[in-house]
Amino acid sequence: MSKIPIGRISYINVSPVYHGIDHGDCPAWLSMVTEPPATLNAMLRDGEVVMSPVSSVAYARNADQWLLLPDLSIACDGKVLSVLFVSDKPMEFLDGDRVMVTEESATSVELLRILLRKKGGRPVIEPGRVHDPSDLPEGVKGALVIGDSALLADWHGRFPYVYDLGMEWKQMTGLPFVFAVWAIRKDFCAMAPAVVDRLVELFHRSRAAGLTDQHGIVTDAHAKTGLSRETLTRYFNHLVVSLGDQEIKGLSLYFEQLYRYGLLPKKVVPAFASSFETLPSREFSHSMPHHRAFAV
Ligand SMILES: C=C(O[C@@H]1C=C(C(=O)O)C=C[C@H]1O)C(=O)O
Repeated sequence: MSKIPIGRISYINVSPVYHGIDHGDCPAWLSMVTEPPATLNAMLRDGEVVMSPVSSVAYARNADQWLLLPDLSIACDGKVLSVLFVSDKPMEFLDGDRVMVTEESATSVELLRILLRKKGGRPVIEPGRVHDPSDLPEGVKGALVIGDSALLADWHGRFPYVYDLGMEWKQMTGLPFVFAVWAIRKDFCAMAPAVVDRLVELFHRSRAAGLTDQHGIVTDAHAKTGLSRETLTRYFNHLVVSLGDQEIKGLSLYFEQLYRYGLLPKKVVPAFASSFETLPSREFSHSMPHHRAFAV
């Protein structure tokens, strides 16, 4: 039997969700494709993977073809630490200035556009490689950086204005912000409904393993990035890896705002591939101390 290709974001932010999978609980019938979010967005659209964490705006753009996996996300309720807009001037004073946004993102770029509309900034936005301040061409006045690169490089040292987009959203709306969701292709759900439930169970089990092994998650992330255990613990303390009522509210408001600003052609209501309530893995949510990656 050929293996079922599924995605994994190449940043440490997903490691709490993949912890069980990384540590032995990976069925032989799966093959894992590890890429930055924008690549996975395109691969899920093109059917090169059948299920993947994707940018939440990519889900909105493909909601006709995709469904969400229940209770999984990469989100925050305030600071996220790994999605930063850095700038030489306050955002509202950018006018015709060149700003480079990482080509690895989709959600955060659109969130930045919403924030700029609200605050009145009008930079010229260009996609490009944004891993380190030295990537930015001469004359670029600001940048959007996500994932491990946001945590690793000294953005605060190079730019006087550093906006944490999770915090900006929280201040604007009072709600969590959902950067990534786990989505599955509808055609795959129709073809193999039993596999969908097994995937949901696997991911809930894998995350439950992560939530009870903070030490292991920090150790793995330290080995990958070299960041200190203290920095990593703080990072995972801020990260939300579930998709509860508040996150769904935040996600729905983001979709509404995108529609209102003409950044999304249609209104989108999140729709799920299977019902969380009916799954045997349901009980783990009661034993989960908090919805953040680490209990704070
Ligand atoms: C919190 C993060 O959220 C990410 C941001 C994404 C986007 O902007 O499209 C997609 C997936 C997430 O990896 C991060 O990158 O650290």
